Amino acid sequence: MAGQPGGNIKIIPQVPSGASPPSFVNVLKVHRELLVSKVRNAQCLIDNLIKNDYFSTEDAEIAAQFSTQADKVRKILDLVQSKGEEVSEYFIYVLQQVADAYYELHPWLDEIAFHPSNSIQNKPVVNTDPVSRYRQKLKDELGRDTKFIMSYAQKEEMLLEETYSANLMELISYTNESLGNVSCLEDLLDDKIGVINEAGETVCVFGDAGIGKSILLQKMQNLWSKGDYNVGAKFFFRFRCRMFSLFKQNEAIYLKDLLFKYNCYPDHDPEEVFNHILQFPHTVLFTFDGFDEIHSDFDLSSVAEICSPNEPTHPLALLVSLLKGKLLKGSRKVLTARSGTEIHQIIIRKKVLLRGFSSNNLKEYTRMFFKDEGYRALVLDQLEANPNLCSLCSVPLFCWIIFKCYEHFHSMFDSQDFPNYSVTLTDVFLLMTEVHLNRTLKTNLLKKNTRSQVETFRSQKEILFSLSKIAHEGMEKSLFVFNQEEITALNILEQNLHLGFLRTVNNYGDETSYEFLHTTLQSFFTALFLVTEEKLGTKELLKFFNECSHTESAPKIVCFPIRWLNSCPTGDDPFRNNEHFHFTNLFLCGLLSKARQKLMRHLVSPASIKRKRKVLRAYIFESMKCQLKGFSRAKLGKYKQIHVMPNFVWMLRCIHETQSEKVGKLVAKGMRADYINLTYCNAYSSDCSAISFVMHHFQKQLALDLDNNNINDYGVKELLPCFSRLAVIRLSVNQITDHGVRVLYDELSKYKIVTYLGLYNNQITNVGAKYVAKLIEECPSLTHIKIGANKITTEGGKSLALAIQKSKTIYDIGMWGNKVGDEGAKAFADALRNHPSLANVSLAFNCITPEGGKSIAEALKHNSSVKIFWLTKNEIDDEAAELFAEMLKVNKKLAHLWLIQNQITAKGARDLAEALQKNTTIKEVCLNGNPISQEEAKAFENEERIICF
Ligand SMILES: Nc1ncnc2c1ncn2[C@@H]1O[C@H](COP(=O)(O)OP(=O)(O)OP(=O)(O)O)[C@@H](O)[C@H]1O
Repeated sequence: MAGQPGGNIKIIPQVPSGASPPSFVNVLKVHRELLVSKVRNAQCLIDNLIKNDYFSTEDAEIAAQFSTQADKVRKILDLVQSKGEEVSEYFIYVLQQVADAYYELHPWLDEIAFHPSNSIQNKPVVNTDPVSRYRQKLKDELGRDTKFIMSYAQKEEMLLEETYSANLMELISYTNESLGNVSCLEDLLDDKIGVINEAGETVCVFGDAGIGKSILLQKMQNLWSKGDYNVGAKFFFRFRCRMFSLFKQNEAIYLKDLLFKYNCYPDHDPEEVFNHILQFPHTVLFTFDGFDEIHSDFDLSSVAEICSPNEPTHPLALLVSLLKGKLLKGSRKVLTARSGTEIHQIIIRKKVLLRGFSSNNLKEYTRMFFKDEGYRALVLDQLEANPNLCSLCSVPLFCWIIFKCYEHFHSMFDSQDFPNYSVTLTDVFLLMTEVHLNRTLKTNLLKKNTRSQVETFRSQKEILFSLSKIAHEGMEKSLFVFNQEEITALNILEQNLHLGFLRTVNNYGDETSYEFLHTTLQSFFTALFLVTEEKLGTKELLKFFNECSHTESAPKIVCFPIRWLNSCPTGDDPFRNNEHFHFTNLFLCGLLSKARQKLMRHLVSPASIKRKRKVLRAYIFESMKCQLKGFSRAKLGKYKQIHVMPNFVWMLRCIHETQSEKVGKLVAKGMRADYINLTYCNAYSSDCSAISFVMHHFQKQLALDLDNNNINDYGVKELLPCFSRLAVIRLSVNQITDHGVRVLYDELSKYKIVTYLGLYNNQITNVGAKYVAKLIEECPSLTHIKIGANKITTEGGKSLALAIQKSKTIYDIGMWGNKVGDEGAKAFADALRNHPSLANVSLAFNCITPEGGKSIAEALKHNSSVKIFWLTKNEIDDEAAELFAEMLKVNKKLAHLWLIQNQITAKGARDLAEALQKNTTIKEVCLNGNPISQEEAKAFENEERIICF
């Protein structure tokens, strides 16, 4: 049995030092039968014995004359033993050195603890075993061929080792229920995990286009070539399934030729190698990539089920026989196919679903792709900022395309040659389309593809047209799955269904249905249809804008001059998700942008593009005007506020996609407001680029309210073009960290016009608090700061308090929900004393005990600026309340004192109530939520300004 060669052998006792050396003649004698059964190649032994003059030609002839391998070995053993110790030692040495040929004897050599003497070690050993030489050749070839990933349609190469990242793999049942995850590549072939059919021999890996099926096989091959794929495979044959379709109907080949001619040819004794493979099929591993790519008229049922390796037959029949285990039974097979490909259940041993990159895999891939740490962090930020791109990144192919775009973008940006250049979503999708189109080209393996994007699109425009037609048809009916009937009605060619843009869906009865790989891809192709359909009218071009304007929760705007655009489609569902329409519009703007004209001209006439661009621009202006009229407006101090709705963000995204400064400028002007309220608009960081694209056109000071969105530090950076105008910047309830605050400090301190900074409920620590403190010191205009509900403790609190102490202008500081504690409270107390401007202070919910409370009360005695003080949700007790009472007797400014949810009892309340008799300015002292009963509260009923309930 392989793996147990030393089964019943007696262990040779180790020779104690000083004792006589072991007898190798004896070793050979004792283990004679084991050696006879395990030595599979006698010739290599004979070759080496002759080479070292241990055997004469005559000896060799005597040994070689026996017909069976076992008898040859017996004779060699007889001869070797008869020649004494040195020859016997050398014999064992050859078994050890030609490890590949005698691999079944490794455990035995370990057991006898064989250590050759120095003199034997100096003797030469050559490997003349054809099987092990073939194995080495297979390894060398696989190693060489799998070193690089050929990407971007053969345009460039990347080292596999520096690119491959793990991919999510899930074991599934016949009916696609999860059976757990695959944690490493060895698990794929581990019989202990996920076997759903013991009789089946093939591990089937399914996944969508670009999910990484081929790369997964490449990784397995590469690991094996380096001896790092430990599944007991001695031979590894890899095939691309598409090659099997290339043979003519009447062609027939031998299994031996399939293995050798179409994979790797043995340099020595092919017969012996092939016989070895036939004899030990379980040592053979096959990978067959892309079962879905087999397109053939070949009728498999017409072929007799062949089981003999010595009969020539059609290669497809060979493939099927191998997969079924009719040929080389017991060999291991891994087959990949696009999701939805039908594979006969009887051949399946395991089903594995490739799911693409998890967020951790994506991080790993990012690490591989972007070696520079700063650069990498930036990309991860950008992805986080843009959920649409991030969701695409779970498909490794898309991820690679998006990263290529970033790379391109950064190289542009760094060079400063194109300061206005940015990558739009349309750019990414165009690149994605180009890659898919190129992947279908028949390219010479050694020739790199040098086609330009224009060339690729032009030469395959018919494919693009048919895909865009089906996408558009579906979009019009909000249909995302297409059945065979619809496909036939649109004359879509069979081959165009398999380019990777569409995938099969099987849950619609027996017939195969199709859907786009990602709904955004359908939106993209719909937009491509709108652009490339020569005679498309205005109504059709703008149809999906109209669809979107109906579901906005804002009051319906019925002011666009084109009547049909305002008509409500029948059955309008206010809860319908219309993202796919929004994306269609976005791509329409992108494809009709100036930058894309050069490419589009090859798909549609310039006159048609010109007309559509004009229509689109006119629509954007009109729609913008229309939307802006519908938004609520208010006067807010000196500002004219406009409160926009989430749809407006989509409009901004579309405008950004046009990359037209002219459009941006006109929209900015059309807003007729200088306080733009975008709260609760579900804006992501990537939208900050779109916001900036319009807002930087404002000439005067601007207030921007982005509270309650999904903006992180990257989004803050994207606002860079607007900072010179921003007087009010509200970013509360977002995901900003100290890095974002650093950007705010750097920018706002340059212009010194900021008056209001809202950062409530973000992720800011003491580090960020220090930047805000610096900002207070350097910008006298900054009067309002909201930085509550962050992660600021004593240290940050102290920095802020010190800056406030120095400021002569600060008016409002909100710190609710930090943890400055008593030390922080004391620092604030120092700042309060004789402060000239501070009017509103919140230190609510800040872990302040009576000690900190007392310092504040004491300081307020010497303050004549503060009007409202919040100390809600702290631990203020009666002792501190007594000091607040003392303070109230002398303070003449404070109007509202909030002591809600503290530890003040009736006693403290009484002290406060008494003090109010000497205070006419205070309007309320709020004590709700303190341990005061209704009964006790009656005692202060006459003092209305004490509020207990
Ligand atoms: N595990 C991975 N690590 C890094 N990059 C990957 C990985 N998997 C795939 N890629 C990237 O995605 C591209 C496409 O992968 P691959 O060709 O393996 O997809 P596929 O599933 O075989 O697609 P198709 O069904 O269209 O043949 C690769 O060229 C590579 O750039």
